[in-house]
Amino acid sequence: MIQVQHLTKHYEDLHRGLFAAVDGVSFTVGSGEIFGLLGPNGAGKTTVLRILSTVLTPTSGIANVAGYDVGIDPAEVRRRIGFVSNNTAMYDRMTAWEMVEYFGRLHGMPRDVLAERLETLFSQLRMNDFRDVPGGKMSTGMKQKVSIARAMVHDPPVLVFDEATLGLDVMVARNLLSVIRDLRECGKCLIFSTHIMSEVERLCDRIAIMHRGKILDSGTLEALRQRHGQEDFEELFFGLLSDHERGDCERVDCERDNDQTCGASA
Ligand SMILES: Nc1ncnc2c1ncn2[C@@H]1O[C@H](COP(=O)(O)OP(=O)(O)OP(=O)(O)O)[C@@H](O)[C@H]1O
Repeated sequence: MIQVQHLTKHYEDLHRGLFAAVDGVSFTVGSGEIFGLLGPNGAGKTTVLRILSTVLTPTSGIANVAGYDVGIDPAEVRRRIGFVSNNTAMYDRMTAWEMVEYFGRLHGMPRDVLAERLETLFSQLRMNDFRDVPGGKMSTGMKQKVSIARAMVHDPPVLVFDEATLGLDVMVARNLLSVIRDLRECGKCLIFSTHIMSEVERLCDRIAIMHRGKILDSGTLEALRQRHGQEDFEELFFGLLSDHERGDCERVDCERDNDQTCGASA
């Protein structure tokens, strides 16, 4: 359902010059699967997810969603993907129902199909008790449900959750994880990005650990534990990150030595 091969995205900023925010990333995600992207701030998770949802174009590599390449058929990709972030910005005067309906119209859904879809979604996400509450009067949990509903209104086979539990209290976060599990049961293809280890441990079928634009390792939790001979996932995660950082430092030292050697011989 999702295929990503050698995906790279370069940015340029004042401090770092040209750098790879995403550096040769490859993974696949199937239907009925929750794939976790786990990494610290700045690892490159959001950049990968924005490329998948066609908001950003990659510098190189391939990203394919439900059979469509993000660069060649972005409109087809957008029809098949929903994006949920922690940004729950709402229109204060629109009710929950009106907001989700509005997004359905943006997707060009016919009126009768949309009305039926809204009924299904509001029941599935247990939103009927606040369908007439305006954005300005919603709790954070209500807003998060509206965000999920508007990402799902066109019934996409692929759903992306980018740090979606950030800022939610434990009850709301727990409820969101259970909604995601239900979506897996419906056969959806799901990517869940987070920096919270316990969330991927509890939720994800496979996990990719990202750091400084690269996937350091990926697999089921069990496979990762066996490969690294480490039962404690937190230890495993930090071990991988520090090995990678050490490797980076050694590479920089080596390049500096080479430069000096070259300079001396010139
Ligand atoms: N438009 C941009 N221009 C320059 N650098 C950027 C831009 N957007 C992101 N970056 C940098 O790219 C790197 C990856 O950022 P990204 O947002 O993808 O990471 P992330 O894993 O999602 O982290 P976070 O959880 O903090 O959002 C970071 O170093 C970030 O500062």
